[in-house]
Amino acid sequence: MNADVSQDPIYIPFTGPTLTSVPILNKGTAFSEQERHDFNLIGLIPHRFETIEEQAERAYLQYCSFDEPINKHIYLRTIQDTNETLFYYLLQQYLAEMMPIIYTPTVGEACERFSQIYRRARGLFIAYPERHHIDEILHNATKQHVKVIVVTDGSRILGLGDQGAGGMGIPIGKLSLYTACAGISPAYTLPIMLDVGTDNETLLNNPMYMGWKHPRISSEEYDDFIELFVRAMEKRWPGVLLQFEDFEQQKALPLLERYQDEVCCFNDDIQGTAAVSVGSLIAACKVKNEQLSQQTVVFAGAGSAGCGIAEQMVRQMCVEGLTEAQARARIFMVDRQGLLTTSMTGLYDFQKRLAQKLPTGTETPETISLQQVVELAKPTVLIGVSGQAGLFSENVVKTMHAYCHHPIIFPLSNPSKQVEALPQDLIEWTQGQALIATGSPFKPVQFNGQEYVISQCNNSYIFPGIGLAVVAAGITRVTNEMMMVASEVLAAHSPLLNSEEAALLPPLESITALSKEIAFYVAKSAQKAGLAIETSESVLRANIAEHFWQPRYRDYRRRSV
Ligand SMILES: O=C([O-])CC(=O)C(=O)O
Ligand SMILES: [Mg+2]
Repeated sequence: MNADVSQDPIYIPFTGPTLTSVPILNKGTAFSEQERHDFNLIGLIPHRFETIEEQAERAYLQYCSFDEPINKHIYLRTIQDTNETLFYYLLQQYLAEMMPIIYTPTVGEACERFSQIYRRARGLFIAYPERHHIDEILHNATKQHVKVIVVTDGSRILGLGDQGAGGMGIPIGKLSLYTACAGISPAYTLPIMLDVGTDNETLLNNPMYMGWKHPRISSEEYDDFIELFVRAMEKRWPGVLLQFEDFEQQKALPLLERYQDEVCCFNDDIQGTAAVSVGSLIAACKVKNEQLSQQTVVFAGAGSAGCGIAEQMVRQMCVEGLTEAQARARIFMVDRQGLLTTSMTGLYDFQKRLAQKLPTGTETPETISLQQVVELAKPTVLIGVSGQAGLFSENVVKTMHAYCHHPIIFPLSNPSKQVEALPQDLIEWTQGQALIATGSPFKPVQFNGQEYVISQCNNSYIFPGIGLAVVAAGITRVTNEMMMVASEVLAAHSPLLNSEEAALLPPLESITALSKEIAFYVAKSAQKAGLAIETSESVLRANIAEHFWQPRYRDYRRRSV
C-alpha cells in the first residue's frame, strides 16, 4: 500500500503578504498561531483562528446574499482566486447547488460578460502577437507541475458562438470540475486561452474588450500557431493531458485528428460529449430492455459534437453485432440544410460519413426537414446538439411519440437558453413517457402527481474521471476505446436500472465515486493497450486514491529560499 502523504506538512519558501496572495497556499484566518509566527503573518489577518468549516459558513452566508447567478459566480471566482482550498471545500459541501453557478449555464454568461466582470488573472493568455514569447509565457505560469490543461480559442463557446478572449471562462470552469468531481489537485491544472482574435463584432466594438482586437487569423497562420503551442507545451510539461474545448466546427475535428496520436489529448465536445451521451443511451435502452443497436436515431445538429456522438454510437452498435453499414443506416443527421444525404455538396468529411443514401429514383424535395425525417424514419431516439432553442416543437415530439411509446429525447444544447425543448414540455407532450436528459441542469418536472428528475447528460460525468486516470496511471494517449469504457461504467451506474422512480444518471453527490470508477476501468484499458504504466489492480486503486486531492489545509513548515 502507498503511504498516505496527504497529512504530511509542506515546506514553503514564501512569507507575509506573498504567502497570503498565493491562492493555492493561502489559508486566511486558518493559519495556526505557530504558522503566523513562522511566516511573518501576525497582524496581517484578524486575531481569531478559524477552521475551514467556520470559514465556509461565512462564505456560504455571503454567497446566499447574492440573488443573481452571475453575482454568485463572481463571488465564488473571487474566493477561488484568493483561497483555492476554501473554494473547493465549499464546492464539496454544495456541489449540486454550485455546479450550475461555476459551470453551465452561468459560465456562459460569465464568458459573454468576461471583460465587464473581470477581477483578476487566472491561467495563461497566449495572444497571437506574443507568439514569439511562447516559452517565456509558459514559464510565467504560476504553477510548475502542470498535469492537466484545458485550452480554448473561444471560437464556439457552448451554444453562444465566438466569445473571443471571454472564452477563458470555460477552461477555468472545466478545470474546477476536474478538481471538484475527480480530485485532481488544483496545483496540477492550468487553463489556457489562445487569443487568435475574434470575429464577434459586438466584442470588437466594445471599448472594454480585453482580448486582441483583431479579426480571427487565417487558417494557415492558425495551424502554425497551434503547432507552435503544442510543441512548446510538450517541451514545458512532457506528457501533460491536453483537453481541447469549444473550438469551432471546422477546427475541432482536424485538430483532434492531427494530435490524438502525437500527444496525450482529447476533444471534450467531440469525445466527452459522445461518451456521456452513449453512456446515457445505453442506460436508457437497458431500462427499456433493449439494445442501442435496435434504435433508430435522429440528430438535430450535425456539427462536430453531433457527428462525434453518432460515430461513437456506430462503434457501440457494432460491438452489439451490427455491421458498420447497418449501424450507419439507423442514424439520421439533420442540420440547417435538412437531412444530410450523400447527394448533397459542401459537406465536411466527418458529415459525409454519416450522410444517408436515399434509394435510387427517390423524388426528394430540396430539403428534408426535421419534421419530415421524424415522420419517415420513425426514430426511437432524438438528440439535440443544434444550439437552437425550441427546435423540438410540439409537432415533432408528438409525431415521434405516435410511433414510439417510450421515446428517448436528449436536448443537449447548452446553456439552458439554447435548449431544443424544455423538459416540462417534453413530459407533457408525451404524457410522461419520454426518457429525457439535458445538457444543462433543469429542475424536476411535476406531471399528473408524479415527479420526474431530469438528468444532466453533460460531459462532466466523463472528463474528470479520464483526467484522474491519466494522472494516476501515467496514460500516454487518450483513445476512443477508453471513451467507450467510460460510457459503459456510466451506464452501469444508472440509478434507473434499480428503481423505476430514479433518475437516468447518478446524482451529483456520487460523482466523485463514479469518477474513481471511470478512472480505474479507463486506466485498466490503457494498461491493456500498452498506453499506461503496468500495475496490479490493487496498486492501481491505491494510486487513484492517493492522487485524489482533498480540500483540507496542510501544515506548513518554513523552507529557506
Ligand atoms: O460545457 C458544457 O456544459 C458542455 C460542453 O462542453 C459544451 O456545451 O460545449
Ligand atoms: Mg464544450
